[in-house]
Amino acid sequence: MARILITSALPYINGVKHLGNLAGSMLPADVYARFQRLGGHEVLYICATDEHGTPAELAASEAGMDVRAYCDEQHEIQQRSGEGFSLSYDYFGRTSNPETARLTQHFADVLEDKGLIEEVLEHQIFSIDDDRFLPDRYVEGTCPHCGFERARGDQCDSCGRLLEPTDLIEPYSKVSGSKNLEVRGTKHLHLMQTKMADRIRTWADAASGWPSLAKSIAYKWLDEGLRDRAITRDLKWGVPVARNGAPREGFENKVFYVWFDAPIGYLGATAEWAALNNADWESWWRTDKGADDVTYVQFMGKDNVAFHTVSFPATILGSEEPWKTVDKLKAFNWLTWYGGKFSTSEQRGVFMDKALEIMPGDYWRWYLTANAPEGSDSAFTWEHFQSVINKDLADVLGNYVNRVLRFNKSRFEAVVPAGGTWGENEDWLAAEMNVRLEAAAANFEAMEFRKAAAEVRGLWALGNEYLTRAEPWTKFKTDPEGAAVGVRTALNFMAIMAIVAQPIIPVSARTILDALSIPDGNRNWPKGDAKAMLTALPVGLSVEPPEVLFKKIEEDDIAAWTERFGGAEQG
Ligand SMILES: Nc1ncnc2c1ncn2[C@@H]1O[C@H](COP(=O)(O)OP(=O)(O)OP(=O)(O)O)[C@@H](O)[C@H]1O
Ligand SMILES: [Zn+2]
Repeated sequence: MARILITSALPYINGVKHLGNLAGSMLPADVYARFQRLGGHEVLYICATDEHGTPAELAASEAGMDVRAYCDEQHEIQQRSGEGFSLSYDYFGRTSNPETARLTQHFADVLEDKGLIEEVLEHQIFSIDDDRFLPDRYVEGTCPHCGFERARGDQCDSCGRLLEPTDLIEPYSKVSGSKNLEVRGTKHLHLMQTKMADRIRTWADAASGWPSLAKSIAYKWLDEGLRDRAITRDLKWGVPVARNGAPREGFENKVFYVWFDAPIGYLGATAEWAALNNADWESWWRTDKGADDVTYVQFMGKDNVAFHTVSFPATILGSEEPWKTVDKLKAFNWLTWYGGKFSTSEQRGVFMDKALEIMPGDYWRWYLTANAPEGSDSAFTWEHFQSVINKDLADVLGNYVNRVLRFNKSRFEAVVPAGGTWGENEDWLAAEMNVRLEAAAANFEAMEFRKAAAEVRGLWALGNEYLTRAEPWTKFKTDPEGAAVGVRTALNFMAIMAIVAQPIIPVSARTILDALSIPDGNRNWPKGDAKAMLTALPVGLSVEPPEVLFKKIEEDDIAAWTERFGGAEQG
């Protein structure tokens, strides 16, 4: 039994997540966690909302709420939609919780002790009327490049150029609108990443569990040269800046910058989980405290790769403490909305809460796994969604389950029938099943999710092929014994079809396994002798057809959803 620590990129707190966020981080991590649990491994799947930073403060003020109250509410919403999609986090924490604050302050102390953090005098915009320094997004003004009048201090939304707040013409405070601003000197803490470049490169060279996409992003950053970077900001919302347990002098109105504390949230959330479960979190994270046998797997979209292969490692490796670093990393390309961008700020695309209003979580899970933006970007369209769901779930899997269970009910009194003998059709099924089970397991293990889904679908299709060969329907009148062995084998194989579907569509798989009265202890990944697996159900066991498993998506649905969410015209 292996110990596997899994984290998915932390969803940011400023609103409900869209299907792209789900497909590129939380869902694949969940599918992988579920697969590994089925293999009998000890899995810890940790996630948390990433709550600090200016976008959270600004979203709160737009909502007219106190930032903590806003984050409380948004965390709840994300927690609930995670449940709606059956995301099986062992713990869904928050970076605003005390454990993350404590660990952030710890890392800052240790890094400073190692000479990797320095105080640097920066020149920043101070708002006299607001009596505070304004971090970049709190200053707006006219873009010096294109003349756009509401350019932000970090970037112009009109021409896309990156800006410094001092570049803006006629700057004003986003807090009060005041133009009574001046440039003042103020001290910030900088993480001296330049001093870490060689160590990170050596560490990246040695990494074997990263795909080429992740390696190339890490090397691009390293080749372009790391820069020393501020890890503090002039905000109230965030982890207070401390030194050796006391507030740091001159930093009373500053907090740590979100990019520094967010990944520490993985550790903080694990510590929260442990406190609630009477467990030892360091046995998952510290190689000197039992974590040397842990395999740590991270999931994220491609824009987060550099943070996980360079920035966060700078913190971890810089501490020279025996923390676990990532072993396997899975990065995704973009799920697009009709070829364009899903966007939280522009509310473009389908968001997790709304998605659940129109279709159950399993439908989305299947679609987004079978079409994961893995080797390249992948475009969501309503038409594609309809065709995938109707074919794979309704026609291939749903139809098999309904046909076999209904026939069994009408002809064999809804119990696993006796009679007949194992023959060449069953030999054929057993041999094919072995090959496909192995391929499916290998692809789940390799985190090749499209291929894993294709193999699961292949197993479902195999069931239908077996029915075509065994023909229990036609045999029933002339050869009832032959029909009995066909139905009995088809019922046994149905259990296999559902067991392997559990990582991707856990709710539907459970419905099928419950209908077959498979005990919880027998739902692990199928291993061993194929004939034994295909004859496992006791004769006489009662098996009832479930209610309709999958509902087909109709043209009317597509029309209604396009009307409600938009579609092709927004691409
Ligand atoms: N369209 C997408 N396809 C795949 N993954 C995505 C997509 N958009 C974001 N992600 C990933 O989702 C995870 C969580 O993202 P986060 O909550 O930070 O939102 P984000 O990246 O700011 O997205 P947006 O800007 O669209 O709100 C990250 O790992 C990110 O890379
Ligand atoms: Zn501009």
